[in-house]
Amino acid sequence: MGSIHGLLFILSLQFFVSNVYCLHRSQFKPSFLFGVGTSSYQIEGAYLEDNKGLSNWDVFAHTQGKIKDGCNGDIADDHYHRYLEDIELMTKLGVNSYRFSISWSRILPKGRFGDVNMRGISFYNKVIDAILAKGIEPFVTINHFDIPQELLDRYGAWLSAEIRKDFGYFAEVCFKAFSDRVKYWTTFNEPNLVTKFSYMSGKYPPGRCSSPFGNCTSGNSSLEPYIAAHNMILSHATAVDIYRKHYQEKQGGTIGIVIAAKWYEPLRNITADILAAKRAMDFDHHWFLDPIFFGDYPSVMRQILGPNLPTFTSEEKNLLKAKLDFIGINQYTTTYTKDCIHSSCTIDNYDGNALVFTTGERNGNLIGTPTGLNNYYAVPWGIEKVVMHMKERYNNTPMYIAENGYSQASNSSMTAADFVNDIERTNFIHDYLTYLNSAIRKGADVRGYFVWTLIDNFEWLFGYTLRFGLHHVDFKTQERTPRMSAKWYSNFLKGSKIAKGFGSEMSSEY
Ligand SMILES: O=C(/C=C/c1ccc(O)cc1)O[C@@H]1O[C@H](CO)[C@@H](O)[C@H](O)[C@H]1O
Repeated sequence: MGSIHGLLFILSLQFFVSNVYCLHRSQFKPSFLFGVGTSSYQIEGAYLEDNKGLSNWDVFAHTQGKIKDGCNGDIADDHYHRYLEDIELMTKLGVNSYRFSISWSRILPKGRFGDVNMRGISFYNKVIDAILAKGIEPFVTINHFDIPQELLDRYGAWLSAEIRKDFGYFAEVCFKAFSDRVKYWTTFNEPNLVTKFSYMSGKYPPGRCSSPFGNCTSGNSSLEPYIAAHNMILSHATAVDIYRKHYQEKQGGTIGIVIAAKWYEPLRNITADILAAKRAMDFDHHWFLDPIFFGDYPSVMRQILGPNLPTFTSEEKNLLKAKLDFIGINQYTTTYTKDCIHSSCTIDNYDGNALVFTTGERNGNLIGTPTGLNNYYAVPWGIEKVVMHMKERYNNTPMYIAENGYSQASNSSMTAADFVNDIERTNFIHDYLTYLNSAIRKGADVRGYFVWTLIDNFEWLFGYTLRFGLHHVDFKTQERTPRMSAKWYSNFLKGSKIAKGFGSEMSSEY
């Protein structure tokens, strides 16, 4: 008996050690997608080449004072010319999937008011064919923030119902050209974030907002984000409807949407804050996902926003029903949430309409380690909370972590060694993957994970001052150098046993 107990003890200890302490590729299914992500405006450059039209970000980044370092994406990583080199980096990493987005104004320089640009189509054909030849599955975002400037000038872009036709048309052009080879589609990247940054705080183009949310010349922060979102939700449904009717059955692909999914933790263990955290989720993630799953916005949004929240007609509700195959989740951070109905708060220009205040601090302690991005703390357990929450609320619909990553602030005094010895990023990815795996063991149907990002790139408002890459980029020479985190990820993907952080069993590839 004693020896059996001893054996069981050793077996369970082994289980404990290999499953809890030691993250390993084999803890995820072989079919699990492990990839890296990028987006068109952030890496491509070639902003006027081969008939590309101007995008809203081209125009915005050229406006003085908008981008922290005064830079823009005219050249960025010059990926348009260096895509083969970048695909080589992916091959070295050993990823089986690559998430990238299609530049709308490269394919349709004037939206549906002009011709399809065959040179644009040809660029993405080359990328898709090159990755497939390396055994890497394309995971394609139809729209990642950048839209043809033409649509903004003509009718105010997302504020007009007109855009649903334009988005449906663009999506169909993409399906026609690429969906014979692309099996993973997402309509939008972070529509819940981009609508707030564009129409609530006014920090992204077209820079519309009202006081006290921000200081813009025009806009209405309590109304316009909800109109823009309404048009995005119906644009999403239009695109999925087209895909389902004309492409999906023949080609067997899948389609979803990617939501920015911060985890909201109650600040205090009191009912008001627990409700506040729920309300924050309603006003952020459920705002987009509830209509797509259930046909309408969360009721608390209607209670608080009243007539500022648009309504769906019964026809639209029908169009919306069950209009996705998977949920894409971008998970970076977790925040404490404080109620502002019963307590007085300063206005928060991201979550404020939910009558909540968010903070990274509780009783003088930070929720996690700070990162290069203000208010973005490393909170690995948050990814498990988000995934388990989505599993419960949306009937365990398949999920992909479409982005997760760590930013370093860069300045001119940094040495080459500072840039590549990214132990913090390495540990960040390790720790988030560990908690993601825990959610999967609890039954969450997560099917993929993409590190943001392959290479340092144009980080929106921060220009080139924030670095998220597994590879360092010297923007003067365009030289790419793998960081410690790239080596770690590659070893992990190749199945080496690695303990926390930077292990000793590096592959000789690097
Ligand atoms: O764009 C954002 C987040 C922006 C933000 C947050 C907090 C601030 O204070 C300011 C901007 O989401 C994603 O996170 C990444 C890394 O940021 C971006 O590079 C991706 O393009 C995008 O999908």
